Amino acid sequence: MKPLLEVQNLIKYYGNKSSLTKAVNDISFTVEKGEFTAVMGASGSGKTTLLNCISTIDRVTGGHIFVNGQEVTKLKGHSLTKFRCRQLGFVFQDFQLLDTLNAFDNIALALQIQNQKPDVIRKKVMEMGEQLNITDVLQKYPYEMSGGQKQRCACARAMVTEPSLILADEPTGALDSQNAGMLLGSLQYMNTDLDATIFMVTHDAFSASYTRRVLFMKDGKLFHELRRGQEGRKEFFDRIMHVISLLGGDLNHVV
Ligand SMILES: Nc1ncnc2c1ncn2[C@@H]1O[C@H](COP(=O)(O)OP(=O)(O)OP(=O)(O)O)[C@@H](O)[C@H]1O
Repeated sequence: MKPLLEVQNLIKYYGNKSSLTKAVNDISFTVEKGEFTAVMGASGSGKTTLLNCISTIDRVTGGHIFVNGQEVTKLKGHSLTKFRCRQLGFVFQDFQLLDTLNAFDNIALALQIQNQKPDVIRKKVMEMGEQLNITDVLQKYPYEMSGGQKQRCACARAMVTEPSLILADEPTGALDSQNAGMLLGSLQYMNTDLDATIFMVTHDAFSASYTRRVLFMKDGKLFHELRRGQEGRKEFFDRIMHVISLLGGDLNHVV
């Protein structure tokens, strides 16, 4: 079976010959359907650049990215828009909910853009609201919701179109520890119960310990990988911390 995400010899440089930053420097890996993967690394190691290349926000300098067997680095115009709408879901650090829409309409928006019928939209939004425990706040506007409710609303929005791949960039960055725990629980639930494939950038070992696999980046390259296997979250957290300690001088930037 083909992997859901395949990154082959990915290169992304910024600048020009006189001032070149090798943000992503020849990275290859695959992600299978249903995996929950974190990318960790010190500040400036290239995590967000990698995510932005996969999400097609950034154009790559070299290499290939396949999602469901489709080469996404070559997409342009309508095909690119269609790929983003149909195949990707995003969870951002600052939620990026629209202030002028209530939670229901925020979640429904992507389905409306896909021209789905109103009764189908209603059913899907209600189901997603139930699954993420936000049924009570669906009529509320973002300014009326708590941070955790907003973040779960953002998760529902990312999931409602049933995308192939959910991309999350530091999703817990703006949350206190209780809400961060709730969000990570939601992501874990989306992965284990709804079979979502999630690819998350984080500098936080606690967040990474909720995933099943951690890729570690250093200076634009992948330098290590951990898989959780059968162990519990606490044991996985300890192993992640051990790898971070191997990063030595970078420790302070990573945790
Ligand atoms: N638009 C840009 N133009 C030039 N250089 C950039 C640009 N975006 C990122 N970089 C550089 O690329 C490198 C990787 O940056 P990136 O944002 O991917 O790192 P990161 O691991 O996500 O860091 P952080 O944890 O601080 O968000 C850094 O050296 C950064 O300065």
